[in-house]
Amino acid sequence: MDTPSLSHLSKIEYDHVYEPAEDTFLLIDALEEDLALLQNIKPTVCVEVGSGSGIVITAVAKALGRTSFYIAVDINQVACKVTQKTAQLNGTDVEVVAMDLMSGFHLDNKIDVLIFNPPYVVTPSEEILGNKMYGDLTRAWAGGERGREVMDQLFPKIPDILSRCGVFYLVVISENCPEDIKHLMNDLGFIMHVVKERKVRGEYLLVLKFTRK
Ligand SMILES: C[S@@+](CC[C@H](N)C(=O)[O-])C[C@H]1O[C@@H](n2cnc3c(N)ncnc32)[C@H](O)[C@@H]1O
Repeated sequence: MDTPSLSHLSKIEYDHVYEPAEDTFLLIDALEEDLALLQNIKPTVCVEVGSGSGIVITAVAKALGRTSFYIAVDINQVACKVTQKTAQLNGTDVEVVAMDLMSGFHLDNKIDVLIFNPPYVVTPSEEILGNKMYGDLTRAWAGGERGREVMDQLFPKIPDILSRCGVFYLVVISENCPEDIKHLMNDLGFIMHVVKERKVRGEYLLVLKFTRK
């Protein structure tokens, strides 16, 4: 999977948007490893929640081509603009929506590929809404208690938005308690697979994949 170019980003945009890091690249590696599976699904709708710079959804759109409809969602308005630019300048079509998780969508069982690299860092709960020093950028990493407060809001919605053969990719760290997520998602009707894991500078990152039982 080609990593899209971000050379168009200005310093100001970089200051307001999550700069791709090890978690981003591990997620792209995981999606690349699963490319044959994704092609096999023949996805009609692919959605990335929390697209940031747009590098992930653009890489997916480049790899899977124009047979699918691509949607990126982010709560940060600058991230939405940057995602749009990244997609366009890399020759892909991505519909970008500024919104809180999947709150404004009525995509009942329509999403074939759902991707989320969430804010997963353990922080005080109030930081999940941003802080004075970094503003909206805080929302890129602040995950509140156990780093789970944002992703936990999405989990109960997965059964209603993912299609029958749909797959959900999620980045987590060990502090997010992946075994607990496994049980929670199992109760919602999903099996968890670990696609990639890597220790990076004191963080243990995992890319999880969920499919229906
Ligand atoms: C860790 S960054 C990931 C960015 C990009 N996907 C990547 O892998 O480089 C998390 C992203 O989620 C966005 N985000 C945080 N809370 C959100 C929410 N409630 N709804 C939508 N996006 C959210 C942040 O603005 C940020 O862009």
